[in-house]
This record gives sequence, structure tokens and C-alpha cells, in this order.
Amino acid sequence: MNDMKTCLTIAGSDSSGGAGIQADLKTMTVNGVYAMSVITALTAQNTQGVTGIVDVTPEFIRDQMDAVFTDIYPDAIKIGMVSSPEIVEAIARSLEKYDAKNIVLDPVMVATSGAKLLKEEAMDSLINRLIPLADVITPNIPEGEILSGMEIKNEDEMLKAAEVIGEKYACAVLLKGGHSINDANDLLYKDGKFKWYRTERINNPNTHGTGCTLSSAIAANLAKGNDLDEAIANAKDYLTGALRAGLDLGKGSGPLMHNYKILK
Ligand SMILES: Nc1ncnc2c1ncn2[C@@H]1O[C@H](COP(=O)(O)OP(=O)(O)OP(=O)(O)O)[C@@H](O)[C@H]1O
Ligand SMILES: Cc1ncc(CO)c(N)n1
Repeated sequence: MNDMKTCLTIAGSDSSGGAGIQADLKTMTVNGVYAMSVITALTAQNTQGVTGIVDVTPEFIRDQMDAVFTDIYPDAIKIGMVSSPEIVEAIARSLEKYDAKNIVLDPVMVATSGAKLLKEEAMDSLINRLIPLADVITPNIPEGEILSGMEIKNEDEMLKAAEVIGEKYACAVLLKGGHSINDANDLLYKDGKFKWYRTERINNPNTHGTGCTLSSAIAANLAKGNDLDEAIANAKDYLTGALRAGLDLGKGSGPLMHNYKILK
């Protein structure tokens, strides 16, 4: 088989396997693409929280990028946890060097458990170096509030904030509504147009890694040739199924079920 599409995740490791690199590799594999990884940081993490973070050196991130890009060129890329300005710079330089395509940037700032995954001083580099390289960015509501500088409490404010972010940073933005009170409605703002991706809120407290899963599924779908709209719609269906499967592991907010279609 040699028509396999390929996808790369550039992200942090989650030892509990629910978010980060582990969620990304599972998502990409189940969505039918060959998955590769560049690890930016190790986290000691479980369903209850993050107890430690060790960053990978920028030089070793560059080495991983070189190893991947000079051998199996990825058809799409997802970027997650990036931690420091030096790490952001190393990633941006490699993406430019290899003229990387189909980049989905999940601007991971704080874990659901409250742990800071992006150092404060890395915010400017994320904005100035990575957002311009991305085909779409996927902030959640708290990240959207930081990027837009406004509060987001309802759908009207989601519309305003998505437009502010899209115009301010000249990017396509998928503002995720998973943290809003009612439904789980995500909003795309691209080239001056809005599109909602709506689903009911599933009554499942185990949402560890929903953001990682959605952005990786979007990247996998772009690798397979979906346009951005199809890639998001299909990723949302996948995410909703993985939540609805109702896996219940660990003592805190547990992980999603990625092989629900295979086991069905
Ligand atoms: N209870 C739920 N029911 C249905 N969809 C949900 C639920 N919670 C989150 N989602 C969906 O999950 C996706 C990720 O959104 P969310 O806002 O949770 O991202 P996030 O905060 O970045 O995730 P993470 O927990 O990985 O940091 C979105 O498509 C959102 O609508
Ligand atoms: C490594 C890692 N990346 C991203 C997130 C956000 O869900 C997390 N909790 N851990």
C-alpha cells in the first residue's frame, strides 16, 4: 500500500495517554493516516492533573523535525503544547525550512486541570511565529478570551471574538465551545465568513484530551484531502463519537475512547 497519507503531531507527551502526543497518535491512526511525532515536552500527568514538566531542548526538537521531514514528508501537521519561546522558534524555523503544509495550531495554554502548559513569555512567539504559519487555529473559550482580549460568555460573544481573532492575527480560527454552558458548538471564522459546527452537549465528565483529539482529527482529514470545512465537520463527528462511547477510566476527568468504531 503506497497511497497512505501521513500526518505529524508536534506536541507534549501525556503519561496517562489521554491528551497530547498519545491522543494525537491514536486519533490520526484511527482516522486512517500514518502518524508521526515530534515531542516538545514530557509531562507527568494523569486524569487528575499535571505533576511535572520537562521541556525537550530546541536543538533536539530541530533534530526530530529534520529526521521526520527528510524521510517521510507529512501531508498535514498538528501543533499542540509548545511551552517556551525557544521551542516555538525551533519549530517555526523547521516548518519554514521544509515548507510545511496543512498546519493546524491548537494554541494550548492551560490544561483542563489548571496546569500552565505554555510559559507566559512564550505567548508572543506563539502569536508572531506560529499563528502566521497555521491554516487554522483552534482556541478553546479561555484561550479565545486571551487572544481576543474580550470576555466570551455566549454565542454572540463567540461571533465577536472569533472575528476579532481572525482579523487581528490574519488567520482562520475555529473557536471551540466545549467550555460554554449549554451546547458544544464550535465556530469557524475564515475570510470574513462564519460557520457553526453544532452538537448537543454529551453528559460525560471524561473530557480529557477533547481539544487534542479535535485538532488531530482535523489534521488527519486535511492530509486525506478534505477541505477545511469537511475536515472540521468530520473531526467533530469523530470527537462526538469518542465522547459518546462513554469510556470511564481514572479518578479524574478520564480519556476518550478512540477505537469505538473498531470495537463496535
Ligand atoms: N460535553 C461535551 N459534549 C460534546 N462535545 C464536547 C463536550 N465537551 C467538549 N466538546 C467538544 O470537544 C471539542 C474540544 O473542545 P474544548 O473546548 O473542550 O477544547 P479544549 O478545552 O481545548 O480541550 P482540552 O480539554 O483537551 O484542553 C469541541 O469540538 C467541543 O465542542
Ligand atoms: C501534553 C498535553 N498537551 C495538551 C493538553 C491539553 O489538553 C494536555 N493536558 N497535555
